[in-house]
Order: sequence, then structure tokens, then C-alpha cells
Amino acid sequence: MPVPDLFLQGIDRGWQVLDASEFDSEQTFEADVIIIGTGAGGGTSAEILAQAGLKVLLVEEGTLKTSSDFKNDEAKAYAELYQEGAARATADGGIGILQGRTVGGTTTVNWTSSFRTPDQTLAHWADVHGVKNLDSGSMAPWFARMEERLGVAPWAVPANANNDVIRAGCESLGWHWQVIPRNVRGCWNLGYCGTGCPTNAKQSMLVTTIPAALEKGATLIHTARAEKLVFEGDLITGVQCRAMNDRLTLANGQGFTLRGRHVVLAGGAINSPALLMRSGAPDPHGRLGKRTFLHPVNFNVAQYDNDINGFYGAPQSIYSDEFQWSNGTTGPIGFKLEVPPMQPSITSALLGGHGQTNFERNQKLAQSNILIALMRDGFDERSQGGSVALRDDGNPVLDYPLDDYIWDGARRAWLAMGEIQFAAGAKAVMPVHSQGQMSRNWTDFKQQVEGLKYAIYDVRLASAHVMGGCAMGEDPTRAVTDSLGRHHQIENLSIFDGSLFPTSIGANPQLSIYGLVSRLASSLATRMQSPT
Ligand SMILES: Cc1cc2nc3c(=O)[nH]c(=O)nc-3n(C[C@H](O)[C@H](O)[C@H](O)COP(=O)(O)OP(=O)(O)OC[C@H]3O[C@@H](n4cnc5c(N)ncnc54)[C@H](O)[C@@H]3O)c2cc1C
Repeated sequence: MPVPDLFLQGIDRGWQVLDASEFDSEQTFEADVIIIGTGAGGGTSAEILAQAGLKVLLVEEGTLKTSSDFKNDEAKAYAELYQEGAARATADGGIGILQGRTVGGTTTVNWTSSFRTPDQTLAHWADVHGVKNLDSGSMAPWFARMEERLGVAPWAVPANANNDVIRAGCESLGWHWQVIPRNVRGCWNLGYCGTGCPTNAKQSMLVTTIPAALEKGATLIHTARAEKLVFEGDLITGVQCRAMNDRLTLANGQGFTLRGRHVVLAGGAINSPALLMRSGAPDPHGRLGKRTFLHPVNFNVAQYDNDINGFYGAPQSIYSDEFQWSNGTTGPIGFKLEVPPMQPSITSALLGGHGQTNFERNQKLAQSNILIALMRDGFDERSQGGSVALRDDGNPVLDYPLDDYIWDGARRAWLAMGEIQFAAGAKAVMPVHSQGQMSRNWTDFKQQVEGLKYAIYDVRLASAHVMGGCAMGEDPTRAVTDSLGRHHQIENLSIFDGSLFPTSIGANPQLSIYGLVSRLASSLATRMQSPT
């Protein structure tokens, strides 16, 4: 029996869903709240504001793809569902960046790991970044609310062999490991979360909050970019949008205008500051786009005698925080250890090497495991993250300088990952570095890692967690918004997405965004229902 496509069924029942690429004349749409972006922040806001009785209009630059479009096809999915066709990277190409661009945003393609914001992170924001009232006690009910809403629970099915490497290795070393909570209901354990869930089991914004908002009368316009905010004094009086071109590279189609009492910016890190920059938004203290964080990730490949088949099964179900806080909150960079899903296309890019070498590594794909270390950037003074700028065509680019602080983290992370992999029975382990080779024992591996050149392009780095750039905090000279996500200079603008974070999270960020935004959007709903 085919899986029912909840979204298409809703459209048949009369949901207001408009494809801007079909517009053929200038129009103006009005609502109480305009929400720009439909990812973790935009989706969560839409449901809460629509349920409060407000007329909500969402605009999304990606196209609408739903469960019936998702065929576990990597080639199609990366091109259609990711920013810049999954080819986004930092300005110098040193770090590849994965971010979603489709209805549901990055939640449509993410891997479902769901962690609350660590207490250490919330305490650091209060102490160092002037964030108010977001301590772990007051955030707990908001996380609980979103966990309930999105079916978040520790994965109860045995981990696939790729994830089980972390359990086996850490258990044998006496290191920390835990099962990962996931936002799924009735998951088929296919493993293709990153190409869009074909069974609607993943509780992304595409199948939860956005449908709920549409059911309450919200309007969704997709395949259109919010190009510019129009200001009169400290108020936004309109949002100028344009339909995207066929390849989704530029917004040069039919123009149209959105008007609302309030604007919620939820384009995600990099894109949210970019819209404010394109609009000439006030930024009197030069904070916009600064302190953008990535959890830079490096990788280790291991080969085993047995089959791992890391392309099947829940992509992430076990993690280790053995090295996350071991040096304190600041100090040398901490990192979380996880695995990625290992479908052939994403993995062959990670395995490195060219021609025959890459072919031989891929021949062993079914017996290989990859570990990733997500480095917790933005906590130590030496870690200032990156800055967003605009290219000549108005598209954003992130400059993220790489330095010895990150290289030290990459070296320590390779050692930690190698130790786990050998302890779990690996026959050979390789750091993903331009000169990386398979080491057959721990002593040889350690020597290899210590002797590598730590430099851009040699150390292979990527990120799927883009955060910051519109930091929140009470001090307008240091932050773009206050602790309720209200822009410090623009009266009717809230920013409700991962760009609010003053540092990286130190855990996969989606639940941090859901919990925070559910709180901020509820507060906005109350203010809009009873304006003073
Ligand atoms: C492959 C992958 C796997 C991941 N796995 C996990 C995981 O397992 N657990 C976890 O916690 N996190 C994971 N993440 C990260 C997580 O999904 C994101 O951090 C989160 O979705 C970010 O939410 P957001 O609201 O800030 O932005 P997004 O969810 O990225 O949404 C922003 C949306 O706004 C749209 N947009 C941007 N600018 C405009 C504009 N000007 N006009 C109109 N629309 C615009 C974008 O197209 C996008 O759809 C993963 C990310 C990736 C890429």
C-alpha cells in the first residue's frame, strides 16, 4: 500500500499553498505575521502563531517536495533539497556546508538526532553573552513540549552496525556513550533521512507544524525568496519577494510584495543575516553575520572484516560526549562523536583519494564505518567563528578562518575516533586527510595523525550545523536581538531560527531551535493578541 502523502491530501482539502513560479503579475499579500523560511524556526513559529488566531503567511525559497517525491535518490535530493545544490562552502572552500532549501527547511533532510541544549551552553550564554531567562530550568518545559509534539524519544531499535562501533569501542575503553533520541513516529529504519523521508515517519516541519498551520488557515508561498525588507523608520512596511529561477540559483522571477504587522525572520544562519544585509537593515555595532558557527566536523574511516552496511538503518542512534566538556566549557575545543549515514554518494566524497584509490575505498564501503567529530566552536575566546558577506549577485557567503585552535581539535578528534574504531575491532583506520592512509594498528595510526600537515584543504572539514550570525543578548552593542528574539533596532521584526545562538550548541541543534522558538513565538503571540 502506498504511503499517504499528508501534504498533497491537505492541498486537496483546500490548504492555501501557492507556487510563486506560476505567478504572472505583481501582487500584494497581507497577513498579521509574515514568516520568512519554513525550517525548524519558521515551522515552529507558524503553528504557534496560527493557533493563537493570527493570520500567518510563510514564504520559502525552496520548492515543495513531499513524501511521494522522496525516492531515496541521492543525486536528485542533494540538487533539489539543499542550499546551492549541496555545493555550499565557506568563502575559501575550506569547509563544505550542508543546509536545506525546501519546504520544511533543513528539517526535511536532517538525520533526526534530537538533543536539548546542554546546561553548560545555556549557562555560558547567560554568563558571557548577556542572554536573560534562558536557564535550563525555565527552558525544560519548552523542550518537553516540543519533544511531545515531535515524538522525540531515545531510539528503541538496536543501533545499526555503523553506530554500534561507538557503543562497542567506548564500552571497551570505559568511555561515555548513550542512545540518541530521535524525532520519529513509526520509523521504517530505512536510513535515507538525508534525502527526505518517504514514509512521513520523520517528524520534520513538513509533516507536523506546517500542516497544522495550514489547517488553521495559514498561507504558504514556495519557490520564492524574500529579497528585501522595506523600512519606514524603525518599522518594516513590506517584504519584497521574487520567484526563484528553474535551477533555484537566483531570485529573478515574478516579483510580489508581502505586508504584515510583524515579520518573523527564520531563513536560518547565513541566509537570515544575508536578507538583513541586502535590505540595508540597521546594524550600528557591526554585529550582523558575525560569530557564525559551524560545529566543524572531521572524519575517520575504518574497515572491518564484517559487514557494516552503514547506508541502512537510523543514521544516528549512538553518540559519545567523552570529549565534549572534558576541558571545561572554554579551553581547547570540545567535540561530540557520532556517525553519518553512509550512502554511496555522500560517502565517496568523504573517503577521499582519486581514481583507483577512491574506487578501492568504495569497494569496501559495505565493510567501512565513518566516525565524525563535531567541534564545539564559539566558547573559547580563540574561537570567533565566521562572518557572512554578500556576493555581487546578492547571494550570501561565509568567511570562516581556520587556525591552530581548530587544527588542535582535529588532531585530538582523529586520535579519539581512531581509538574507538580499533577498540571496536577495526582492521584498518584512516584519518580523512589529503595524505591519509590506512593504518593497520593503533601505534601506526597515532604516528600518522601526529605527523600530518594541519592546513586548509588537507584536513577535510564539513558542517551540517550552521548557527549564529544574528546573536541574541540584552546588550545591543554585542547582539542583534534581545533574549526574546526581538531585533534591537527594528520594532516589528523577530528572528526565530538557529542564527540567534551566541555560540554553537555542543549538540545537534534542531531541538534547541524548536524549544527556544516555541518559547519566543508564544511570547510574540501573547504580545500580538494584546498589543499595549
Ligand atoms: C544533512 C543534515 C543533517 C542534519 N541532522 C541533524 C540532526 O540529526 N539533528 C539536529 O539537531 N540537527 C540536524 N541538522 C541541522 C538542523 O536540521 C538545522 O540546524 C535546523 O533545521 C536549522 O533550523 P533553522 O530554522 O535555523 O533553518 P532551516 O531549517 O535551514 O530553515 C531555513 C529555511 O529558510 C529558507 N530561506 C532562507 N532564506 C530565505 C529567504 N530569503 N526567503 C525565503 N526562504 C528563505 C531556506 O530555504 C530554508 O528552507 C542537520 C542538517 C543537515 C544539513
